[in-house]
Amino acid sequence: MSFVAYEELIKEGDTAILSLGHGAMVAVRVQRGAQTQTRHGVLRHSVDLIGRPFGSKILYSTDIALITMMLELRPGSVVCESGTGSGSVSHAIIRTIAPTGHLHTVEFHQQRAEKAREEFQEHRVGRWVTVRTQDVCRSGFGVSHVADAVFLDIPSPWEAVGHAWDALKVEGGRFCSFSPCIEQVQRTCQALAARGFSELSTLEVLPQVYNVRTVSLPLPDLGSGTDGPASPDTSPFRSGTPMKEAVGHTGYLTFATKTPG
Ligand SMILES: C[S@@+](CC[C@H](N)C(=O)[O-])C[C@H]1O[C@@H](n2cnc3c(N)ncnc32)[C@H](O)[C@@H]1O
Repeated sequence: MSFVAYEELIKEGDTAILSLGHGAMVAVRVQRGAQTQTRHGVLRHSVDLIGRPFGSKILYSTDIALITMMLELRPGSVVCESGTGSGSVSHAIIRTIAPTGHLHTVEFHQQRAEKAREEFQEHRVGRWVTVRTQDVCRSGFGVSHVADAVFLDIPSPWEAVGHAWDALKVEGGRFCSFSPCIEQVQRTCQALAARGFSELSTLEVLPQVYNVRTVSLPLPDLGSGTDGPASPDTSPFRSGTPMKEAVGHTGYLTFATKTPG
C-alpha cells in the first residue's frame, strides 16, 4: 500500500482504519488469517476486510440474523439481492436457502462482481447463486416473478423498489432494505407504499452487552423474627449489569410485504 496513491479494495499488508463509533478509531495492519477483537465482536481479516472496498461498513451477524428471519428464508427459498459487495450477506443467504433454493445477486461494479463469482466457486456455493453485472435500478434483477424475498443494500434503494416488486412471486413475498441513514429509509418507505407494498416496518439492531460476574454481598438484616444474631450469610451469586458503552449504529432495516392482489 502506498500512502500517496489511492486504492479501492483492501488487500493483505494494507493499513485499514476501523471506525468503531464516535471518537473510537483504530488502525490495523491487514493480514490473511488474522483477527481483530472489537467491542462489537471479532473482525476476521480474510473474510471481513480483504477484498472489500475502503469505506465499507461491516454488516454484523446480528443484522444478518434479523434479515434472514424477517425475510422468512428457509431451504428452498428463491432470493434476489443487490448489491453483492463483498458477498458477505450473499453467503449467509445461501447457507439458509441451500440445498434447494437459489440466490440471484446483482452488482454493477465489474471487479466486485467478478471477485464475488470467484469466491462463490472457491467456497463451493456457486451452484446456488447467479451473479449479474448490471445496474439494479435500471435493469432490475434479471428475473421476474420467481423470488420469495428481495434484499437491497444499495445507496438508492427507492429506485429499485419497482424491480423488487416485479422480481417477487405473483403470490407475494418479503422485502428488506438496509440503509445507514434515516433519509434513505424515508424515501424507500414512500416508494414502497406507492408501489403497493404493505406491513412496512423499520428496525435497528442495537445489541446490549452484559457484564456477568460472581459477586458476594452481605445479606441485609431485615429482622429474622427469631432470637439470636442475624445470619452473616454472604453466599455468592451471578450478577449481570449492562455495559456502559453503547453498541454503534450499523443501519436501519426496512421490511415490507408484497401481498397478492
Ligand atoms: C454496501 S455495499 C453491499 C454490501 C453487501 N451487502 C455485503 O455483504 O458486502 C453496496 C454495493 O452495492 C453496489 N451497488 C450500488 N448501487 C448499485 C446498483 N444500482 N446496482 C447494482 N449494484 C449497486 C456497490 O457497487 C456496492 O458493491
